[in-house]
Amino acid sequence: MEKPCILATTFGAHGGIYKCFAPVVEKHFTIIPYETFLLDQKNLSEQVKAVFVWGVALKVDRGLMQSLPNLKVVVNGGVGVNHLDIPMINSFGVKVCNTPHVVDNATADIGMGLMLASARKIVEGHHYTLTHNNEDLPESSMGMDVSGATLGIIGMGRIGYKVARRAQAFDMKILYHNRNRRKEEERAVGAMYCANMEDLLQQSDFVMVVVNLSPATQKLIGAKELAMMKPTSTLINISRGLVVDQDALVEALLKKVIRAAALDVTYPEPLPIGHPLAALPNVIILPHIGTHSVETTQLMVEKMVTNALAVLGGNHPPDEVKV
Ligand SMILES: O=C(O)C(=O)CO
Repeated sequence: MEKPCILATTFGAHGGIYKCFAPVVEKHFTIIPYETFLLDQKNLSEQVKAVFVWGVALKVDRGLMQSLPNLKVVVNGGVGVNHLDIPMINSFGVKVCNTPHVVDNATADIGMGLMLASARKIVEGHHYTLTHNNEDLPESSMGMDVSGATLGIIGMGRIGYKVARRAQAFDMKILYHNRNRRKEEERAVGAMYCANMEDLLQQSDFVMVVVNLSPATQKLIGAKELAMMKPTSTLINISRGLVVDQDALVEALLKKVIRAAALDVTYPEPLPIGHPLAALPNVIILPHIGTHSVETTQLMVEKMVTNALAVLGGNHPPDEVKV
């Protein structure tokens, strides 16, 4: 039987991923890369049954939806679907799926990695080793302890909880803020609920942002919130760039309102070379690599395939996203 066609971006903004994971997809589908589609849209559009989205290179807008008459499902690689207009896609009778659960550990690991790297000045240490000329380590290379410090987690969903479990092993005092109190998780990791985010911001040595991006969380952390944090504290963002007001963050870091920031996410991504954030000595910036490991990417691609196959087979997909 002929395999159904999917339209796909090059997987990840990080080249190479596409090639190594294509066989997982090609067991079941014929891949039409987006670049190929653009060259021969007229002949290819009727063949597309599913769209695989990875990053933002392939924009699923109304125009694309109108050009794919046989499309049944859009599957997002990753859990955050803020870049997809789900009601618009659904209005074409097309389902939207994502890849929850399998991203949780890798994303929590990046959060911990950023916290440790910022606290213990790991990036500076590496740079010193490569360039030292036998000079002494500067006093500014001294870090601060993570063990025993207070971590405030904003957003106690699946990833926030995984962060909390890791922080527990570091003997951290854990505070969290979430729309709803999560008593079971709280007990499991010995965390304290802050109904008021202000309390968390005022008490934490490290504030880690793990919320979904939505109209309610856009610029959740702005100048006012940064001013509530301790001058010795560090902001870590592993959610979406837009959850933090980046201009306010630059200002706060310049004026030492907070000690440092460590970001897996920014806007735009990747951050343009020479952006004011990148010029600051007290920032670590990654190019949104929360899920960017071989094992996790493999699991995500498998989940994308499972969801697409379910929809095309007329079954309920395990990870449909509904609004
Ligand atoms: O799964 C996602 O959406 C992520 O961005 C993880 O970093």
